[in-house]
Amino acid sequence: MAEPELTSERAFLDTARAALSRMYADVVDRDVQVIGGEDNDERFTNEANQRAKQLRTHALLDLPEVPLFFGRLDYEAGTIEDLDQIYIGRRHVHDGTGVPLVIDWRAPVSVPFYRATKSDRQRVLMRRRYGFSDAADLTGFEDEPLAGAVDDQPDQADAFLRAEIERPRTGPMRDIVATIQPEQDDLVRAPLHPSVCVQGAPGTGKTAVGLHRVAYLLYTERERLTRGGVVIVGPNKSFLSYIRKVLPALGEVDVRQITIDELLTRPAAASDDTGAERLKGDARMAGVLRRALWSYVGTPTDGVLYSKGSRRYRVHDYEVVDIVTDLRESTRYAPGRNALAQRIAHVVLVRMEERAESPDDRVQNAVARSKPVKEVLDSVWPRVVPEQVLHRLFSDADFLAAAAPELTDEERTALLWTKPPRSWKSTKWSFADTVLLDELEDLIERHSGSLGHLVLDEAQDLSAMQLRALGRRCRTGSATVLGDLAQATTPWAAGSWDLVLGHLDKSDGVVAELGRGFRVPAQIIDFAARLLPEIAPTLGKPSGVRTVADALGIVEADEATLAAQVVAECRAALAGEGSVALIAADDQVGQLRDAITAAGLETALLGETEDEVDTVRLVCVPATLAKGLEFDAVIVAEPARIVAAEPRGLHRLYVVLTRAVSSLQVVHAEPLPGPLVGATL
Ligand SMILES: Nc1ncnc2c1ncn2[C@@H]1O[C@H](COP(=O)(O)OP(=O)(O)OP(=O)(O)O)[C@@H](O)[C@H]1O
Repeated sequence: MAEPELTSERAFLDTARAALSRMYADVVDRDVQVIGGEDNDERFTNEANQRAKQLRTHALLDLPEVPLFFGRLDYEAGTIEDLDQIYIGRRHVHDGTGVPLVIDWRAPVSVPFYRATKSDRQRVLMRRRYGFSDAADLTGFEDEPLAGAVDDQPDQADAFLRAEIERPRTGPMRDIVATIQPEQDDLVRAPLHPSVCVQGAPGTGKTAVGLHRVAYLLYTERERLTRGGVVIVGPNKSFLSYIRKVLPALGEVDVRQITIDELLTRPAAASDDTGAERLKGDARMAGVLRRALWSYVGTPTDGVLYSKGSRRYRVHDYEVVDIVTDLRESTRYAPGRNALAQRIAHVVLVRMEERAESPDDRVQNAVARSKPVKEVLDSVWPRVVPEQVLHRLFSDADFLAAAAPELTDEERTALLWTKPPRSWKSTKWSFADTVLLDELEDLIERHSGSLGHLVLDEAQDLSAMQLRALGRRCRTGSATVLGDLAQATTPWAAGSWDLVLGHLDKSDGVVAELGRGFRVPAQIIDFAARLLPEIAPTLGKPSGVRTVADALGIVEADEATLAAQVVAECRAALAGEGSVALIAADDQVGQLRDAITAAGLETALLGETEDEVDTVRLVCVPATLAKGLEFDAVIVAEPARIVAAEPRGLHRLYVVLTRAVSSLQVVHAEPLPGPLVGATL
């Protein structure tokens, strides 16, 4: 690579940096227009302007460890006005006079960076990719000529991709914006509607695609999305902590990343056994709750007698019956109650008119709020809160039986509390209960507002009732659903993407599949895939894009030497570069952590504190927290124990075995689970 050219590229990087700081300073210095006045509208506008400025400043902050550009396209002359060459980066940088220095990767002119090939070069003459040090210093570049007789050149894109994947990991997940692959790019740039659902084997880039898709949609549909908001739902806090820096690195700082229980409004304070939890997540519960709620509406036996002065107006019992029959289940519960009051009042009004009176709307409202009408409402259509209904459902066997004819006797028994809490006010609800309460709340009063876009990661694990709760939070928005059916570890998992989309109320969603595994070396994928015929027989075997020498090792120990062997493997892994994880069954990981610490190695237990992954090279990971994470080197202890720990233990093992980027060592004293026996390394 020509030294003068590298020098001039570095100089250009400095110029772009200086321009970005100028853009930043301009926004900081610019006064936010303040509208006078103190009413709500004015206050809202002033706050919104202030917030917009804050977000813009935040987005323009030069992150020292994130290079400002990563590629360059040299176009045929005349392809783009005034520019034959564009630098592509994470955000747009201009020189202050309107001349772009760095073009946002999401802009249409950047697309050929990801899509142009030698046979379809899209007017691109040459693609340049830059290499950077960890401190974001430009260390080199590689050119990929697309024009002319270039067919015999080695595929530089693959070499670059491989180098990028194998760059040792320190801290949280990085963006992949420099090396998004064409099949991923299709999904990243798919339009906002319809919703997209991505099935993909471990390490095919689903999470990466979801995050880049959010950044892309915020670029193309910013106004629409910011109005409703964008939320990413992940499986747990450790996972969210792991992905938290990707979007800010792409300049997007206003996206909520939360777990589903944080999205629902009620906190959980109790737990269920697995049987009850599975049942409470079942789609049939939607019908049970609907019937339970509507059973509060009774059949009127009395009419209404409304008096005004000396006059009396009667609404007959059969008239009230007709109104209730008409309203029942044709509207939500609370508006139905209001409508009943109004319809009774309307009959009273008609009676008044029959007597040549001329009442107006105010009279109708007064009648609707009057005592006799209220008495009928309270007896026929009482006010209820979700907690009251659910408390009765789980403590009153007859009430449950009437509401749940589709459940078996055993299922109903599993739902009933053995010791019902005294009242709904003092009940401690489980997480699955809070999802049911959410459903009831929506049956009573429609959930208002809609997110602009919702991303569900590890969506294969969500129950039907959870999916319904999520779906009603983005009724008019769209969703990106990411997951792998083979990694479904919850007993209540829906089991098919069509069902998942149906429960979300996004049946028009398009299901796509990613098949190339980037994270995991081929030998490790092949090893883990031995589990697939048992855990997901309908899924094809994933392919690994890389092989890595000595990527997989199986170490036999005995009970007495297991911990020492694990320590030895951890020590060996630490001698290499990057992040290391020991993954073991939840009830064994603490004891192995103690052995590692006693041997003088620094480590942290994932889940114990928030930011362990950032600060310590060797992390001890309980098997149930491994989902979605990755490490350069992984040591898995005692697979049989991971399998035995839960009903879907083999699925869990599949997750655990597919976390390594470069090396996986399996240490065991108990026999390996059946499908893994006899694997050749
Ligand atoms: N195009 C790419 N360029 C560079 N790295 C990539 C690319 N695609 C994926 N990767 C890397 O592969 C790894 C796996 O990606 P990701 O976590 O998104 O996969 P996943 O499909 O969500 O996996 P899992 O099912 O295990 O959660 C990450 O390190 C990611 O950065």
